[in-house]
Amino acid sequence: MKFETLRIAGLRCLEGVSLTLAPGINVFTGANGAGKTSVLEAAYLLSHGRSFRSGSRDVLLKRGASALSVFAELRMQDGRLHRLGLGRESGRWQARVDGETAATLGALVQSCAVVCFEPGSHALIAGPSEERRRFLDWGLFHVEHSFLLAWRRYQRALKQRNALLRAGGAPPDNLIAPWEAELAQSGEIIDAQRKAYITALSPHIDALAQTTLPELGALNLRYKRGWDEGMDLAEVLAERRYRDASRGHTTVGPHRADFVVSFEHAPLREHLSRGQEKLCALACLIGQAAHHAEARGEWPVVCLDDLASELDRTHQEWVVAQLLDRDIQVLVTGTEVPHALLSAPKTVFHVEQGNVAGLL
Ligand SMILES: Nc1ncnc2c1ncn2[C@@H]1O[C@H](COP(=O)(O)OP(=O)(O)OP(=O)(O)O)[C@@H](O)[C@H]1O
Repeated sequence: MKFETLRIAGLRCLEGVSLTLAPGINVFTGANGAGKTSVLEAAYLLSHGRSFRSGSRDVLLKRGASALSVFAELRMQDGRLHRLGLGRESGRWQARVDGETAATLGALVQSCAVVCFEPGSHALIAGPSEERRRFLDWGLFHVEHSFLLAWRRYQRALKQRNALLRAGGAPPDNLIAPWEAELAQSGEIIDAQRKAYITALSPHIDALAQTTLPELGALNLRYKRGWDEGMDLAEVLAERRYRDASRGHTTVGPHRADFVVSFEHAPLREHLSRGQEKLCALACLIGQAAHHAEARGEWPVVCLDDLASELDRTHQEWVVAQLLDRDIQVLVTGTEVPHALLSAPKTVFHVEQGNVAGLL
């Protein structure tokens, strides 16, 4: 899939930007604080419903502005053109897909796949488990459509069980048991789908890690499902009920899942340098994009924020080589065109104080 056009208004310093993007490599150059990353955030927002930088979606709203909007025309591999929009007006966020208001953000996010490597990406390896669950679930959401239903059922039941646990005293069996049954049923589906996803994803990540981090030896992705292996979630929930009541929340289940990336010669995450964490995160992100391409028949759009300051030249060249010969749209930012892209065919935009202009 490829963005043909992108229109952005009221997002950070971008007031009224209208871009026609090239199907291959698009480079956004400009001084610090010019608005380059904000262009990538706009594309990412359509695909994830949030920014890749921390904070709530609302921080994207330009200071003093009352509305924000991002519109895109996205060309799919089979020739279909999707018109996508997400905006905030009068304090409400609303998504549009092909001229219709979308009932949920899910409909928008499902139509658009963007993966982004950015200065905070090492958190995928070294950050909290929430980052890794989000990574897994976003990928699964795009390749396994029944996942969203199970995930929603699980979130609803979790909220209800937690409310009963917080109500004080022992939760009455007739009230909590039905929610535990729902949690167990939807949780087992989520777990099975995540397990299968990791199994399918691993070879893609491993192949990339072998070429970019060969010194670390074989990669191992170990999935931790959030409760004891070999036990039914229903049993564990019932057994933990009173302990969970004293804590006021549910302490087991897929909402506590995680995965651990380790290497033959670096069995602990703490053995990786910051640069190796970044490269490992990059292998995960490009691996996820490659798996998406295998499962869906088309590559997601790939964003590389501040490429030149994140990776040394050898690894910049490595990532460019991974992307160049494939039918992938890439959006890259940098204070100048990264060295690895100097001789590559590309379209360059200059960003200055929130304005974006194409360079000849
Ligand atoms: N909510 C906001 N409203 C208005 N301006 C904002 C808001 N949030 C951030 N900014 C400003 O928007 C500008 C764009 O930041 P952005 O991160 O996109 O720049 P950049 O070109 O990627 O910079 P760098 O090279 O330093 O990473 C910055 O000057 C920042 O101060």
